[in-house]
This record gives sequence, structure tokens and C-alpha cells, in this order.
Amino acid sequence: MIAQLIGRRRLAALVWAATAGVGGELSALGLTASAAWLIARAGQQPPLSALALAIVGVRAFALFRGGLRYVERLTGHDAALRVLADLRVRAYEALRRSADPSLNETAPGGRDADLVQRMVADVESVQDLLLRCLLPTVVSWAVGSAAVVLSVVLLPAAGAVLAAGIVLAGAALPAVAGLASRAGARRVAAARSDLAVRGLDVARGATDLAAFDATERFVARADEAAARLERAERRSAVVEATVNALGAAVQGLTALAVLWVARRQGADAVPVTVLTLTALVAVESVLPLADAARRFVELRPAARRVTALLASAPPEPATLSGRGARRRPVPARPGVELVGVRVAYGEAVALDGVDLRVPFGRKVAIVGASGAGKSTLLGVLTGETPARGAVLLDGAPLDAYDAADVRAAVRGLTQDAHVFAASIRANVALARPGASAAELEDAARRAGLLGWITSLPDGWATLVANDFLSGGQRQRLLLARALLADPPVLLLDEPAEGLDLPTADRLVTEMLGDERTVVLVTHRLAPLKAADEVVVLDRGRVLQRGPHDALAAVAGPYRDLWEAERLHTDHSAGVKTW
Ligand SMILES: Nc1ncnc2c1ncn2[C@@H]1O[C@H](COP(=O)(O)OP(=O)(O)OP(=O)(O)O)[C@@H](O)[C@H]1O
Repeated sequence: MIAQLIGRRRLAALVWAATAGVGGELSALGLTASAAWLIARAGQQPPLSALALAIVGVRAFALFRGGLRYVERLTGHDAALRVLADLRVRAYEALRRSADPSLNETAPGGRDADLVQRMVADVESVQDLLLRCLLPTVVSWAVGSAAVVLSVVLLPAAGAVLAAGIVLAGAALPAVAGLASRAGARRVAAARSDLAVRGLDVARGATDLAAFDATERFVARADEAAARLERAERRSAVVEATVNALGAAVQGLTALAVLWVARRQGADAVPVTVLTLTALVAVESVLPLADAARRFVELRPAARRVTALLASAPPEPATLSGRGARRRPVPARPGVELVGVRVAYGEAVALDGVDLRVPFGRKVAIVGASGAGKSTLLGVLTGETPARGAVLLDGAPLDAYDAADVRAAVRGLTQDAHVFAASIRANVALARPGASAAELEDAARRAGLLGWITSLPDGWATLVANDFLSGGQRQRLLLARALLADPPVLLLDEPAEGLDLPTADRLVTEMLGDERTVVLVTHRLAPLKAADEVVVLDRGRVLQRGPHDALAAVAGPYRDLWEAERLHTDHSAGVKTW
């Protein structure tokens, strides 16, 4: 897993960093051992010349320790950042290929912003995996082993004791820390998500809670979740502190045991001092492994997700995007077509064998109950929603074109369109940044928005955001943006949502009078007399298709919907006039 994340190009840089790290820590060990030898030997008052080598050794080790630790930090961070930079590109490419409907028809799900965000966080966490898990593990084990070898050379029995201490502190404790951390992290994550959900309920539903006198009850629920989180975090902290304390105890006991064994074996004061202090430093050098194990447990799921993403992305077909690949230009008046299109989100099937042929200039309305698959169908036409079956633009699959050209040709007002916290002008002009004032005004007028804009004190410069607008204003602003983009195939998902019925019907009728191709999703049927074809979807399947009048004339789901709408409209009109 780690080798796949690092990639062969950066392996050498990491090996350098690990070598510098091992060198730095071995110098620290050497410094302790030579200083211990120097102090113990000096106590025996030998001639100064007998200490000369040790004095040079202490100085050299001190210099090497500082220098090599610096080199390790520098090369380690440099290597980790380079690995990260490579990984970002590889992950992005893999994400793009996985989400490209033309390349991967088996993994529908769309480019979900949350998923992308999580993937960014996952990739970032690889840096910690290298710097806080991989390098410390290599360095700690190298230094621990070197200390054991040195001790065995000086006194085999002391070496055996040190080896036991190192295995305890460097393997057993990290294993316990890792297991405890996994259980603790699970408890904390569950408690944190529970608190987030309950906290959001209180914040977002404040008005409803106040109206139904339920604020206290819901705040108490959130308090309970906060207390649970606190308990879970305290428990994790206790486990962590216990592991740290055990580490310190193992370090002290190992040094004492080495001292005892060395004395019992009748060793001289000098080797006893060297062995004891070496044991102290050697066990200390493996203590960070407990923290590395905890972090590894935290980071492993993210690393697995990144590895799986890199492994799962289909290879880029050379004919489509290889260097110099020639893509078809999108004609000015393209038709669109779906053949046997199927989209599934896990077990749930959103579209099931849908065929739809829309020659240029045709106006098609998609109707059906909530969840029937209408928005999914629009997503498939733009190429945003991966699908099985064929999605054709001017008779050729979408992957025969540049993705940007497809986006420019087939677009409009979709359900996930967003109003940015910016001026009205910036929001509308997003579709065509170079648009003239006249073009902006024309789009706003057609969307029924111009009157409102000119009535505002700051006009086009008025700052807006998703939350500041009424449903109807928001929809018209997004429609103005879609109209300014002026695509040959215009997709409209409930463009008149939030408007009063006469305005809504007028607006939709006007949209259906355009010269371009229009694919419209709507719950309102009255204006569909102006459509060439109405497609009735039910649970992802086409139930009926044909012109409005023909469908309304025969018994079936469309006539039921139409009669229900007429009844409702007549009733509303009656209530109003009465
Ligand atoms: N990103 C998604 N992940 C999982 N399921 C999804 C996703 N998007 C849509 N679905 C499911 O696919 C089905 C079709 O959804 P779609 O949004 O296309 O319906 P719709 O006809 O546009 O509904 P509405 O009229 O309520 O907007 C629904 O069952 C929905 O729950």
C-alpha cells in the first residue's frame, strides 16, 4: 500500500531521509555512550591522553547528531511534499477517469463535492503517514537494533535484557496503543457525528423548535451527545496517557535491569555506566512507535481509500485522450440521443433502459413523480452522471468530444445550480464572463428577472447569496445564467419553481418557443401543449411518450396527472375568485 502511494520516483528521496534520520539517532546514541564512557573513565583519573579519543568522539557525535537531524527534517519534508504533489495529480487523474461516464459506465454516482473533499483530505493525510509513521518506525528500529548489538558486544546478558525492553516498548506497546486507538477512534467518531447531527438540528430547526415549544428537549438531546463525546474523548486520553506512562516505566525498568545484570556479572564501572545509559537512550528512541501506531490506525483508512482509487481508475484509452488524440468538434445544431440508458446508485435504479431521441430544435418535456429519474436523465445528457448504455451527441458518443465542448453544448438550469455570494451581475455573467450589458439584460428579461433587478437600489451590483433570495428569484437568476450561456441544447430542471402559476406557465411556454433544443423537467403540465413530445417516467422507466394532446386524450398515467392538475388549478382559481 505504502509503496503504491509513494511511487518509484520518490522512493530514493525517502531512503535518503531515512538514512539521515538513522544517522542522526545513531549519533545521539554514540554521544550518550561516549559521554558515559568519558565520565565514568574520568572518575578513575587516567592520564589525559587516555581520554582524548572519547573527547573527540563526544564532539563529533554532537556535531553529527545536530547536522544529520537537520538533514533528516529537510529531506524528509521535501520528499513527503514531493510525494504529496505527485499523489495529488495521480489521484485527480484517477478521480477524473472514474467519474468520466465515457470511460467508466459501471460506477455511477456523480462527482459529489463531499467525496472530492474527502479525497483531498485523504491525500493530504499521506504526508503524516510518511513523516509520523513510516520514517519514525524505520529510524526507531534501526537505532534500537544498533543499541542491542553494541550492548551484546559489551556484555551479552545486558544485551539480552535491552532487547527484551526494546521489544516491549517498540512492539508490544505500539500494538496495544494501535488496538486501543482503533476502538477509541470508533467511539469518538460515532459520538462526534451524533453531536454534529443533533447540534445542526437545534441550529437549523430553531424556528420550528421554538414554535412547537420543543427547544429544551432538543437542546437536552444535543447536551447528551456532547457528554457522550466528552466521555469517549476522556477515555481515549486515559488510554493514551497509560500507554505513555507504561513506556516511561519500561524505559526506567530496562535501564535498572541492565544495571543489575551488569553488576551481577561483575562488570567494571565504565561498561556498567555505558550499558545503563545506552539502554535508557535506546528504549527512549523506540517510545515514539506507540504514537506512530496510533496515527497509523487513524490514517490507514484514508491511505486505503487513496490506494483503492489509484487502483480502480480505468486506464486512459489512448484513442481518446492520448497525446495528439483528435476529438470531434461539436456541430452548431447537434441532436442528442439516449439508447438503453441505465443508472444505478448502489441497489437503487434511477434509470432503467431509457431510450430518447431528440433531434436539433425539438422540445421534449420529462414528467413523472418525485424520484422517477427526471433529474438523473438531465445529468446523463450533460455527461455529469455516469451511465451504462449509449449517450450520443450528434450521433457520436460523448467521449468522442472534448468534455469542455460537451459542457458548452448541453447545459442549462440543473438542480444543483448554485447562487454565489456575489453581485447579481457576477452570478449571471458566470455563464459568459465577456457578455455585454445588452446580452445580460436580454437574458434577465427572458428569465423574467429584469424588472426586479432594476427595482433594486443597487441594481445589477446588488449582492446576493443562496439564502437571501426567494425561491422564485433564485430560480429566475439561475435561468438567466443558463440563457446567457446560450447552448444549442438547453436543459431546464423545474425552471419555474417558486413562481406563481400564470408567470410560471408563461415562462415555460416562452422557453418552449425557442429555436434551440430544449429538454425540460417539470411537474406542471399546462404549458406542455407547446412541447413536441412529453415523456412520462416512472421509477426510471418510460411509461408513455407523445405530444401532450395525444397523451391527455388516452387513459393512462399522463391523463391522470393532467386531470389532477386541472382540478387543482380550477379549485385554486375558484377559491381566489370567491
Ligand atoms: N447522488 C445520488 N445518490 C443516491 N441516489 C440518488 C442520487 N441522486 C438521485 N438518486 C436517487 O435516484 C432516483 C432518481 O432521482 P432523481 O433526482 O433523478 O428524481 P427526480 O425524478 O428528478 O425527482 P424530483 O422530482 O423529486 O426532483 C431517486 O430514487 C433518488 O433517490
